[in-house]
Amino acid sequence: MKHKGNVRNILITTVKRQKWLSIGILIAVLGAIGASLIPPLLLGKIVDSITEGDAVAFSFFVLYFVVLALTGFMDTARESLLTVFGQKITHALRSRLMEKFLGLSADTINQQEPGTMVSRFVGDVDTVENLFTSGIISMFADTCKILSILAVIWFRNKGLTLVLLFLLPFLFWFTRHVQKNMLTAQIENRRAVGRASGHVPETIHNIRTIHCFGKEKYMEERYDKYISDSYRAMERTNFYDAIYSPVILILNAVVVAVVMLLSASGDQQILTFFGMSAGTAVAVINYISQIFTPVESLGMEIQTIQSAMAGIHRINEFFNLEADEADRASGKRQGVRKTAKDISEQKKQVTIDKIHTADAGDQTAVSFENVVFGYDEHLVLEGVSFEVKKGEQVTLSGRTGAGKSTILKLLLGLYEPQSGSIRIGNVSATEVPEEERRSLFGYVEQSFHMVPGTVREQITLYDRSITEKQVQAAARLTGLEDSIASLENGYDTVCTPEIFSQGQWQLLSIARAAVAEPSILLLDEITANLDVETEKEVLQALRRVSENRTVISISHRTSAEMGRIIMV
Ligand SMILES: Nc1ncnc2c1ncn2[C@@H]1O[C@H](COP(=O)(O)OP(=O)(O)OP(=O)(O)O)[C@@H](O)[C@H]1O
Repeated sequence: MKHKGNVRNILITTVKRQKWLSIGILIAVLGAIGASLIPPLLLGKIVDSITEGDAVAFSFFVLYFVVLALTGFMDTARESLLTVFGQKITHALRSRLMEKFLGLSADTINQQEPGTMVSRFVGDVDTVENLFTSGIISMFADTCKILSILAVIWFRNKGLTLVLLFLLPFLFWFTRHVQKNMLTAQIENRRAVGRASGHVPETIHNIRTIHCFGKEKYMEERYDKYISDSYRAMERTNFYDAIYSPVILILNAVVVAVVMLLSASGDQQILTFFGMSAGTAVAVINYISQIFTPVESLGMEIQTIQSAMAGIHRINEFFNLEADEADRASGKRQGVRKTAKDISEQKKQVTIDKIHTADAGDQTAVSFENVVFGYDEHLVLEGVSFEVKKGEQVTLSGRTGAGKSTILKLLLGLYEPQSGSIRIGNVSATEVPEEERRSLFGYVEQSFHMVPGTVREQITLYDRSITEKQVQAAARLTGLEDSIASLENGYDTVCTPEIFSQGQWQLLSIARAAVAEPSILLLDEITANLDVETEKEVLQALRRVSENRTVISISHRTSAEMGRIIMV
């Protein structure tokens, strides 16, 4: 099934939810356009009154300034409301992306490039926000402005409207041409600068090889080429930048001059189209300069919309990830990957009592029965069966790549086997409720993964249900109590990599796993990165933590083997 949360739906929902904000934006946009049309008309009236020798009412001047202020106010209101609206869109998009992300199967998450994922959440969401704030709404405003100016001029000077209708497409084409070329040149420049910046560390890094093979000249020439490419691209940008404004100004002046000349021609036929009073001339000149700005902006808005389209496409691709997988699965794959959402649905039907107390006589903590599992077509476990009793300690052993870590992932319910059963007590591994997971499993990996925060937070993982007493007990059990006490702020010390040694970080890993007093400990090569002395220390702590617990451990070192060996 396709995920409902695509960008269009999210945008429509946001507009509906933010009804008053959307209405406010519409009023501000139309109000700003309407208000900006009035001052030239008032100015025209004032000039006409002066040239005809009539007194100009003071209220006219006041009204002129009031409308100018109103235009400014409407523009400010539009910008402010758009900023708030943009933030709402960003928030909605990021929340839905995160919701989707958390619903992906462990396997799909593994297949995502971290960098690409970050750019979905950051860059792509920003471009979609721009689509609204600097794209669609601005485009709507500019188009309305152009049309309304043309309509007003039509009633004042039909000839000028025709001239503008003839000129505006050319102006638009010229603007787009300049903008496209400038963008291309800017991209080329960025690339060239990137290559030139990368060239320096690359040269330093490979300096011995360069000297050894006599490649100094080659490296120098490559650097020169990148620099020249960058200069050439910058020159092109400067050229277009330099010619654009003068061309627009000249065009503006030529239009005004031609219309003025024609209106002063004295020919009756021409005057039916171009004839106007001095006041109208003032108003019209004002409108001409106003109409050029939105035409220039339209070009930029088209560019913004184009790049936002690419962003929308990439975000939608992400939203459809699981659906694509399901399509593939129906064709050829037999293994079933469960999403966190599917799993949590099932879990609701299960209670933790079943895991812990199920059958008083049943002493089995964990059982694998004829388990077959593979990643895509790559079969890893072919009919694996074993049992671990409550309180028993076992070590999984086998050649590298045999699937030992995969067994732990299956126990944690991250994947579902293609056939066979995996049970924790009396419950299938994928049915363990999320909220019970931490009190059931403690998982320690090869190295510690720090979370932003204090020492206490490393242990609790922000779980508020874990008490201070439990934190201290876990630290004591792992022998970290004194090391933590010697830190400047004890448990409140904000963690940075240098505050502990590698062994101490690993002890903190064990404290983190043990703090919720889980009944099963899963240990994946936890001493692999440690020297012999530190390993001894960690293993001692581990023995204390393992007391009265079921322990399933993986280790290539015989020194770290615990209890019964299960061959995989
Ligand atoms: N997420 C994954 N996607 C695809 N293949 C995977 C994934 N994780 C592991 N594998 C593959 O599954 C096989 C078993 O991996 P696993 O890590 O379980 O082996 P292992 O016995 O723990 O190996 P080692 O002792 O070297 O750690 C390997 O061939 C590995 O490349």
